[in-house]
Amino acid sequence: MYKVLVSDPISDMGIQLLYDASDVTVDKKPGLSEDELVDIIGEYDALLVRSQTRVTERIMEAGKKLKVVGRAGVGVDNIDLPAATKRGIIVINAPDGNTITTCEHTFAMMMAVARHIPQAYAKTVNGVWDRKSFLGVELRNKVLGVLGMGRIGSEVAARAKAFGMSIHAYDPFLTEERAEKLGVKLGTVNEIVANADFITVHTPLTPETRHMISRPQFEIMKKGMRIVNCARGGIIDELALMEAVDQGIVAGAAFDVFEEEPPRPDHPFLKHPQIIVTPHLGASTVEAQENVAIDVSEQVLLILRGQAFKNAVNMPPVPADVLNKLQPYFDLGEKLGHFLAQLTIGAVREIHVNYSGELADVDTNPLTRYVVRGVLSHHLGGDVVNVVNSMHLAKERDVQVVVSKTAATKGFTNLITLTLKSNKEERLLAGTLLNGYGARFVQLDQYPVDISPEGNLLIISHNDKPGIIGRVGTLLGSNEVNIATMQVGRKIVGGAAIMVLTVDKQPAKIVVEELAKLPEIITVKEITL
Ligand SMILES: NC(=O)C1=CN([C@@H]2O[C@H](COP(=O)(O)OP(=O)(O)OC[C@H]3O[C@@H](n4cnc5c(N)ncnc54)[C@H](O)[C@@H]3O)[C@@H](O)[C@H]2O)C=CC1
Ligand SMILES: O=C(O)C(=O)COP(=O)(O)O
Repeated sequence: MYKVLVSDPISDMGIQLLYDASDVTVDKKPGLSEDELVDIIGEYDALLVRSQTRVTERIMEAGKKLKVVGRAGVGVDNIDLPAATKRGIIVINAPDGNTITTCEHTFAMMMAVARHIPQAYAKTVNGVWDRKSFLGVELRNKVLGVLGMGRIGSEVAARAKAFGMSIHAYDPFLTEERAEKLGVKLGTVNEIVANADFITVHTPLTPETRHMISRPQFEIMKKGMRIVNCARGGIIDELALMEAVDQGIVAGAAFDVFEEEPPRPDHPFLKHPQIIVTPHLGASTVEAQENVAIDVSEQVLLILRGQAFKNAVNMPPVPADVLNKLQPYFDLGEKLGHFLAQLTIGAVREIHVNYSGELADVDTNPLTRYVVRGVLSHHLGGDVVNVVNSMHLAKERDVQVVVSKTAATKGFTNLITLTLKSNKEERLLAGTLLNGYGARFVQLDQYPVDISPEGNLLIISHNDKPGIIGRVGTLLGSNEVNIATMQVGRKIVGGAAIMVLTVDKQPAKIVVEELAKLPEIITVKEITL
């Protein structure tokens, strides 16, 4: 039974999937302190959060069973990603579910600041009928500067056009071509801030975006402009903004997010007549909360059950078309690694993976993570190594991972050839996906083989002499070990050879020792896949 802890307020409708799963129990405990979380996290397999819970290294260290942290929302700045990656904890988010909601909140803020709605409301409900103090401005014919043209920024730009605004935008990934397609004018940050009547930011908070709007930018702005931050506190320098408001450069500002959340009661924004604020409500709609909760719940279930999942935040993203091509190979890749690691004597120093045939043209990095996972999990344990931390763990242990590609295959449409170099020996195993027949290992060291990669296997290296096969069969049979399949590979008659047996159950240790003592047998190795 998997245990899931929900430590922030997350939509019940959205996590219904988890409540309904027969292999999952859910505990809802919002508002716990770090210490309280450290005390209880050890019993949980998954943690679901929004932006309040700070998922620190201490919490992850205490989360010995923790496999996944699910963020029901976009920003993961409250989660220590390097600490998660190091421990193989998968971090996932729900990047799409909040987009429209946050875009609409940005508009609500932009219009509220243009028309002084919160200030006018406050006076009206206090019995003051003041129609003189709140002269607003139209959005029509104004320049809107959008910094960050990702999911939310692009939706804001699309809606701003309907208001008759002209949009000037900057994003490091925005090309002239795409800008033209979106109907926005591409500019540098300084060009945009100098021309805009309204500015809205939609970037993540990174060292580069921190204070991207600060004193030098306010100094070149049009007098009387208005500015909105519904992204992350700190993208706009709060102190520099206060100065700019007081100097009359900024006529109004609308902030949903703050450098410190919640802001201290004496934060200057909270009392300023030209600044309007909301308490990080960008994502707070019924629809968005359901969407993001459904999205993370689905991913968490897949991860807990060991099934293929969409992108993790702490793993490079895999485009859907690449994922579709690679997914069928993940199991084969991992089994190649797991098989050869069991066979190889000594400490593995180098993992060499060659992809050929149709795999030569695909970005195989995600598949390499599975191969490396297969290799490392033999010594480190399947619970410790996963596709998020496999490359990290290899690097940490000075195991070199080398990938090569060749177009030609030895008659197969696809081939993965894994070579493990240890301090004692070098072993090779190649596998393919055969159309209609599934995965097969087709070469072991220098021998052609045809092995279905599953179950219990015995790998016997021996000298090719008459009578050996019979003796092996007799010894196993007399010990109640049934042979399902048998393969013998050799390069030359009478030379070194290999025997690969699939057996219905793993033979007892003593039987394996007896096998190794038979004449002409060199080594016997048991492998389980
Ligand atoms: N107020 C709230 O409740 C919510 C806030 N957010 C925040 O909104 C922000 C945007 O979210 P999405 O659009 O979903 O993210 P996104 O990842 O789709 O877009 C972010 C964009 O910022 C761009 N960017 C990065 N560095 C930049 C720079 N130096 N200058 C200009 N652009 C830069 C990226 O290239 C990317 O296109 C995030 O910070 C997210 O955490 C998201 C949802 C709700
Ligand atoms: O999704 C995001 O990045 C947000 O900022 C929303 O945060 P929340 O889930 O409302 O705490």
